[in-house]
Amino acid sequence: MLSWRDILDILAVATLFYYVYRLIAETRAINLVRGVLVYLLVWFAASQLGLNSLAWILGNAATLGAFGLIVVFQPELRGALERIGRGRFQRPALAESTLSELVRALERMSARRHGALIAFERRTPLGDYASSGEIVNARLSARFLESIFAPTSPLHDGGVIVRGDQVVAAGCIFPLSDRVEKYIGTRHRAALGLSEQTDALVIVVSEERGTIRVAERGQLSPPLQPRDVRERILEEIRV
Ligand SMILES: Nc1ncnc2c1ncn2[C@@H]1O[C@H](COP(=O)(O)OP(=O)(O)OP(=O)(O)O)[C@@H](O)[C@H]1O
Repeated sequence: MLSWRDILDILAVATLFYYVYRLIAETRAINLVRGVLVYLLVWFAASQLGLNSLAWILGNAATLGAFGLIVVFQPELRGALERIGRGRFQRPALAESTLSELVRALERMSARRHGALIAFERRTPLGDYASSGEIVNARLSARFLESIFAPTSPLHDGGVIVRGDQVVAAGCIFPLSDRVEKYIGTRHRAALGLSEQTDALVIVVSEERGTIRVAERGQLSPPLQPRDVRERILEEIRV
């Protein structure tokens, strides 16, 4: 007979699996999970069929492999733990007027081909990344963003971090993604990297092409018009 404890236990385990699946579903680790499941299946089949040598090799390799995977997938594990710790706390909202200033800056920087990298903090605090640059804590305006990313500005290298209506820091170093698509350079890779490790929404203006793209949850959008970026921010960040 199933007692209420068994039912609670089953529900807890099912919920745990569901959340673990959701944590990894949007990362490259999902392919790994599929691989591990096939591995476990073969191992199980080998031991059931009495294929002792194969079962022995798979059993021992699994212990070594587990350590290897922790090392290789350290960024995903870190991202997952950060997502667990994020809680429900919402960051300050972005005012409509700030959004208009951002769109104006994007239009001008894209037309002039001034490279830019702008990260919007959401639930994952970006304080660690902010401290890799200069803390500025100034209200976001088109002219301010344009002057940061002007090629002669001492702060134009690196990314800017925005929290609510404030530019918190400039000249920040973001983690580089190790994705190796040919068309992406380091600025785009830094945008992707930050979006893989945190829930930040990151805008990149390409210096070479003047294109504007958005990186979010490890995905880089195709080139967008400034008004599309506006829509995207309206959808994704509370305004
Ligand atoms: N880790 C990093 N964090 C933040 N910014 C970075 C990082 N690495 C490089 N950058 C920025 O990217 C700039 C170099 O961009 P690069 O031309 O290599 O990339 P790209 O993706 O091809 O961009 P673009 O299309 O603008 O040329 C650097 O000058 C610097 O401002």
